[in-house]
Amino acid sequence: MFELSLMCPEDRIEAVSDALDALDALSVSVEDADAQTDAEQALFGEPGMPPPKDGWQRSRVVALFATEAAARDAQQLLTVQDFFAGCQVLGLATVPEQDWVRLTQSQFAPVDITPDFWIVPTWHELPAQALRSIRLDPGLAFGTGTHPTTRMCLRWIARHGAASAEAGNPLGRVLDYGCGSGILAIGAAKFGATDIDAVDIDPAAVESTVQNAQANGVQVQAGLPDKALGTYHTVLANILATPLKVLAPLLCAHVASGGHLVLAGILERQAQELQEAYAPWIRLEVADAEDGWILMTGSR
Ligand SMILES: C[S@@+](CC[C@H](N)C(=O)[O-])C[C@H]1O[C@@H](n2cnc3c(N)ncnc32)[C@H](O)[C@@H]1O
Repeated sequence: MFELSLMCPEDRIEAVSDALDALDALSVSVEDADAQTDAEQALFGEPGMPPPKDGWQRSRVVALFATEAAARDAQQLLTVQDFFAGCQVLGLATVPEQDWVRLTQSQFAPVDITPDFWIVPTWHELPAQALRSIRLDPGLAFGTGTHPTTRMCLRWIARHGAASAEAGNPLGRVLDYGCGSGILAIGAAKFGATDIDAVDIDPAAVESTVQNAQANGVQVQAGLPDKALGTYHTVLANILATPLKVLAPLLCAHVASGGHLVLAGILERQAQELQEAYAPWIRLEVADAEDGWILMTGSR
């Protein structure tokens, strides 16, 4: 295969990408050309905040073609178009043949949450010490067990869940709010929970949760946020500080008397603003910390 690399200013990206599609590019990727430099600018704000910018000021556009002839034709046709003004051809190169599946898989290794609780991709053998595990492959939804926020929630589940099958169900009825891949809901099931609702505003996350729960042989009722009904002994929400503050009354209303609220997606410096937002209902404490992120928990 051959790749054609271009540099484009913000206002040309759409026209150039559409043209590359029309010229039979197999794929077109757009990356921030100023990433990791002093010129890098924030593109996305947190949910609920206005985005600081609509696009990068300069993008590197890479189009993949099946043959060298197709890549050269595309280059020639593009460079004479009006909309290409301000853009630049960076080069045309052969892409070495690779086993892409193997390459992708090699980037996801088993992750240990506790010494005997592991997240293991389906293509890996279970580590011998994994007495409990979640089988999960990277997909469209967030939550593979590698992010500190997910890991801290899973550690909390492991600490508070059933140590053995005989220990019953200390987590009680569970709500996973913002379930992504469903990893927390599945984790709760692995530690004895049997009545679990998992909700997300993203339908792709709901679908992913259904599939991942099935693959792990556990029961989880997944749906959009209106599927969360009544009170729960354990409410888990790994979202981000801004939406967590907006959701404070709703999440607290779902926590049963004597139940637990477990919040993640919060940076260390955001602890106090979260405490203030939840103070009318629940007193939050910092329960765990990893890589600048904190876990905040409270009881009713
Ligand atoms: C950081 S991911 C967490 C995924 C998973 N629970 C984990 O711990 O790895 C946050 C998820 O929350 C969802 N989300 C964001 N805002 C939400 C809201 N207001 N209501 C419900 N879900 C929301 C996103 O779609 C995303 O799937």
